[in-house]
Amino acid sequence: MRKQIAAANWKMNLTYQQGEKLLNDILKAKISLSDHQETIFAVPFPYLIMANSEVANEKNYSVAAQNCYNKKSGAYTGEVSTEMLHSIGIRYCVIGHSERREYFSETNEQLATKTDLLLEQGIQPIFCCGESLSVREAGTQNTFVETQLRESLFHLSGDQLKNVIIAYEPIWAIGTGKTATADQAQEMHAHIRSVLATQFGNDIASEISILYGGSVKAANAKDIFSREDVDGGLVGGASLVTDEFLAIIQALK
Ligand SMILES: O=C(CO)COP(=O)(O)O
Repeated sequence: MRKQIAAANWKMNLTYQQGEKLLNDILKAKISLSDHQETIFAVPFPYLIMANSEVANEKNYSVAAQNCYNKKSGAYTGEVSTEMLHSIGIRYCVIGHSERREYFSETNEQLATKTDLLLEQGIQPIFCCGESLSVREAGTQNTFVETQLRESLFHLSGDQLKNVIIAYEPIWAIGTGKTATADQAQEMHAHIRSVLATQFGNDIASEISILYGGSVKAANAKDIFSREDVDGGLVGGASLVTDEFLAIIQALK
């Protein structure tokens, strides 16, 4: 069975002390995860080492970076390489979040490079995709998301793709309180899986975890996660609130 994942994306929120407390409070609840379940905390760069040591003894609790740079090393002041992340024991990295695509002009091509550099270091990319409201209103969301996948991931081998996690995050549902319905999420997730199947084959496509992101909260997580092709969530706002995120972890299949 493919992994079911509750991933917290703290974004640029919380001080170090607040982050440490939130992690402690969540881990204190001792929600045990089965072999096919995982909880991942995507925390700001300066908190990675602390967060990684907090989860070190917790089975299936892990830490992710929220970004990495698309060059191996060199004179890129302020950037963080995949090798640096590997050297501090990080196993996951979010890439291509719509906020980075929008505010930092990240392209599908750059994300293809980031994917390669992460996989080279044995770090699993959590690859974000998703359409804007205008694309959804035009009814072209399926081809839009397909292009994102094609341009960033289709150069991989099937064995490489198996190490990629996909997060579908419709931009119109992020931080807006406007969640995609469980039907809308399932419909797009099934589409993503069928796009992956045409390129990589059914066996590989069925092993890929596809997370839903966009106003996931305690109240809607169970319904969304229950759908066949939805393998958990990438959670922003609600991941900053202990009880909300605990309920989201417990909503995993
Ligand atoms: O962008 C998101 C997670 O990466 C979703 O954010 P919200 O859960 O705050 O809508």
